[in-house]
Amino acid sequence: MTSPLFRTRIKFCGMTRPGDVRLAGELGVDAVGFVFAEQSRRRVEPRQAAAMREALAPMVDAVALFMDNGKEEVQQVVGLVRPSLLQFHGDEDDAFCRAFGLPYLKAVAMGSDGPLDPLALHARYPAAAGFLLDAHAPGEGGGTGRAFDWSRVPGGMLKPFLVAGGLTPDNVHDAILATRPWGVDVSSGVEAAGEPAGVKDGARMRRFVEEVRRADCG
Ligand SMILES: O=C(O)c1ccccc1N[C@@H]1O[C@H](COP(=O)(O)O)[C@@H](O)[C@H]1O
Repeated sequence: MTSPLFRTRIKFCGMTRPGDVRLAGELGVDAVGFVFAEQSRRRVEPRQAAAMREALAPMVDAVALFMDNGKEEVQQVVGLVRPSLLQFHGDEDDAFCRAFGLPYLKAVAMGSDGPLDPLALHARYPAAAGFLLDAHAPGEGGGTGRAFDWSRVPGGMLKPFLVAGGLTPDNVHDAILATRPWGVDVSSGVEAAGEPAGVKDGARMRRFVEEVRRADCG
C-alpha cells in the first residue's frame, strides 16, 4: 500500500499538564494550544504555559489562544511562552491579530445559520495564516464539546482551515471525510471523564491520532 501524500494536521488544545504536552509530541501531534481566554475553564497563567512549553518536542508548534485579551497581555504571553502561532476567538480585527509579528489563525463562529463566505472572510482577515471553523455561536467561547453541521463548510476556502468543535476519536474520521480540512483541533474530546477541564486522557489522545491517520488513508 502506498502512503498518502497529504496529512491532516492535528492540534490538541487547552493543555494544562506537561505530561499531556509530552505525550502529544510522542503521538505525532503538530501543535498544542494554551488557552489565555479570560472565561475559559482551561485558562493557564503565562508562567505555567512557559513551563509546559519545555515539555514540547522539537518541530511541534506552541499555539497561544486569546479571546478579546488586551494587547499588553498578548505581548506578555508572546514574550514568556514564545508561541509560534496565535489563535484569536473574539472580535479582534486583522490589525490587532497581526500586530505581534507572528502568524495567526482567526476562529470563525459556525454556530449560526448564515452562510460562510470565503471571499468576505479573506477580505476581513487578509493577514491570517488560516482559519479555525469552530462550533460556537458569535460572541461565545469555544471548548464546549459541541459540533457544528459540517456540510456548512463551503468549498473554495482561500486559506488553510481547521475544523473544531465537538470532535472526538469517534467522529473525527467522518469530520475529515466530510470537510477535507488542513487540520483538526480538539479539546474536550480528548479529555478524561470526571477530571477538571484541561486534563487529557492518554488513550483518547492516541485513538484520536489513529483515527485521523485512518481518514488520511481513506
Ligand atoms: O477551550 C476553551 O476553553 C476555549 C475558550 C475560548 C475560546 C476557545 C476555546 N477552545 C477552542 O475551542 C475548540 C473546540 O473545543 P472542543 O473540542 O469542542 O472542546 C478547541 O479546539 C479550542 O481551540
